[in-house]
Amino acid sequence: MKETKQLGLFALIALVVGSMIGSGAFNMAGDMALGANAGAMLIGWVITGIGIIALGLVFQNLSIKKPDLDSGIYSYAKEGFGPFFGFSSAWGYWVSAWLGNIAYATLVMSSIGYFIPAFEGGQNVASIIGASVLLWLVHYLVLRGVHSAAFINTITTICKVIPIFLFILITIFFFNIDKFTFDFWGSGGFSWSEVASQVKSTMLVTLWVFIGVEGAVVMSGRAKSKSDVGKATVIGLVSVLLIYVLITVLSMGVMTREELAALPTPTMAYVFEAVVGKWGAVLINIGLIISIMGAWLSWTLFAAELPYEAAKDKVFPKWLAKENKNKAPVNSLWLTNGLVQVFLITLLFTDKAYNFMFSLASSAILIPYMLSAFYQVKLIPFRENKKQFIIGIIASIYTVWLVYAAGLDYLLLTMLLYAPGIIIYKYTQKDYGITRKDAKFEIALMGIFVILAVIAFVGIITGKIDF
Ligand SMILES: NC(=[NH2+])NCCC[C@H](N)C(=O)O
Repeated sequence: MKETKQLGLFALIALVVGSMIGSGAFNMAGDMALGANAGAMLIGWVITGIGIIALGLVFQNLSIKKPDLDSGIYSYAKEGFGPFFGFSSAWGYWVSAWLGNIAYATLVMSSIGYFIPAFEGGQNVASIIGASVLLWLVHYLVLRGVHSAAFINTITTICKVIPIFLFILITIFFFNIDKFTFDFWGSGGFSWSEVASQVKSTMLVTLWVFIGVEGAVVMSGRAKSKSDVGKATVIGLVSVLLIYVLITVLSMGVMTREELAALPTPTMAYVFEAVVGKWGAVLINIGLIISIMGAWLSWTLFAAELPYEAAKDKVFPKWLAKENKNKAPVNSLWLTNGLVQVFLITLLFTDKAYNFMFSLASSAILIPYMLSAFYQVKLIPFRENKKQFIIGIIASIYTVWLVYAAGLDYLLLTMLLYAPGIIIYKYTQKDYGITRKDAKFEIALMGIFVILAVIAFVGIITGKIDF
């Protein structure tokens, strides 16, 4: 899927912006309002802004420094920390990619539910059937060899950006500062512990909306001029950040936190409806449906591509390297979408399915992100390049903080997703006749994965972890 066309600065920025905005932007205000008042939300954005820009620069720097490691970000973990980390990073990225698609499924059905009441809420039997139809439609397209063509990206980028811009431009005039500052730190006033826990609650939301940054900056390598690469990354990330901050701040100036948190999904549609009337919700829902279908297609491609590339790289079992006559990674695609289909059923049992699924997708991607940041620190000593070293450190701190902020439940659930990977890891080694013995620390790490997964399992059964 490598394209060679050279791009100018504006096209690059559009590419960076387009590859991050998917579903998150449309429901973010409600998702943040679930746990945070305006003050904590702003602090959350400052932390995210610094962390994500650092992380984006890490990905960019690594893609320039290590152009041969182009099979996905797991290759940084593999190169830097050995095969088990490499495998786990690939596994986690893949799991995150398809879990995210389940989040897409429920949100898109909820949006369609605005027009067709049978799907209302996106979490009933009708929605699961509807989502399954969409799933296998995307599957079919990819099997036929469709891949994210430039023109699909252009159309979806335009269709998602226009409603968002209109929302911002119009809602500004209805922004009520008193509403925004009402209970700014929470109903009990300011307290460190309260604000800290509110800030933490926003971290998986703000991470989710930036997922895709790893691919976006790599694509900016297609710049016409070298100096545009860095510029496009920073301008693209700052523009997306600005758009996100505006969406959430403006929403909190139109409705109180309680009102926002209680809105159906997608929040933005209902906020805009409150501002301009019915057409607002219609516009936003249509924008969302197009945006998500585009993102769903792209992430299906990523999710299927990764095991396929990893198999060619001897990181995943051979079976996954199979292509069909259209050069689509068939086995990998069937496996991935098969799992999505199975997990779609959980939408019936979870309370806030969209929120739960994207939070899980965000925490699953933390390991590949974290290992990439660590790799940069390992690769570039302070005396060699102060700037890149410091960027690596900031990105590392951000990802470690995210694990902490996500909280114990998500750590445990994530381990429940990672632990089964160990079996595949072992199987892969046999598959290729790799005789290397795992190092002591790798075995210890596997032990920790398994123990935490067991705790998670018990937690779910006994209802201590609920979702
Ligand atoms: N299917 C996925 N894993 N998607 C991850 C990308 C999420 C993207 N930033 C969004 O807001 O929608």
